[in-house]
Amino acid sequence: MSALAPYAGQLAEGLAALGLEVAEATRARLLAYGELLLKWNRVYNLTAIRRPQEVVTHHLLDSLAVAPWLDKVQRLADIGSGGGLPGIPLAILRPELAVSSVETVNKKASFQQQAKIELGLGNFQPINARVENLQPELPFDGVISRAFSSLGDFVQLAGHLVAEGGALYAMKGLRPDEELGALPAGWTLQAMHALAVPGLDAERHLLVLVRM
Ligand SMILES: C[S@@+](CC[C@H](N)C(=O)[O-])C[C@H]1O[C@@H](n2cnc3c(N)ncnc32)[C@H](O)[C@@H]1O
Repeated sequence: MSALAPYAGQLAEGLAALGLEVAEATRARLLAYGELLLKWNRVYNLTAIRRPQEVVTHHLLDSLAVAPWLDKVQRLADIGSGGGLPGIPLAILRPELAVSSVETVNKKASFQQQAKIELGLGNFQPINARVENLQPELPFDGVISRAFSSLGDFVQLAGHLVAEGGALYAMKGLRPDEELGALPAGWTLQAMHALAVPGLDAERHLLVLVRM
């Protein structure tokens, strides 16, 4: 039996608690991605999380808790995505969402490419680059990151990727009040959403930053 199979029920309940209707085949793909993370973690050093149950709570559900706030986004870039978080779970959840995933460490980007192939993710594109050097042909209406940098650095390094009318989405733990006080000129906080991640006893916030 696979390592994550015992937690399939917890994933289904967690997704329902997030208000997400997710077909069984999609849940199976999410678990398959979690299995790949666990399997390749030792080789690629993708994440500090090694317990299967925490892959469900801290990675899958944590990544998908932001989905309701991204429902209007069509082209999403995930910056400093490591093993593909939150980009791969979001790409699995929403096949119509085009996700580009920017990661500077070659072996992590290679893992993401392998996951794309194994999971058949046609809407997911890993890019092995430093985000500040990336000049995409088309900008993104959503640019997201989790555990990447301070808000100020996120704006400085990735702000150029955001299309007119688009936004930066920063996934944070505690309210980053100090970082908000040091936002670079020209950017402002549009919204801050407190998130409750099922099975995760910790504060989570999604901050939406836009150009002034
Ligand atoms: C703490 S990890 C977070 C990974 C993932 N977002 C997660 O939540 O599990 C931060 C990642 O950002 C990547 N990174 C750091 N600076 C970067 C840059 N300038 N451009 C692209 N990726 C970068 C690192 O290689 C690392 O994989």
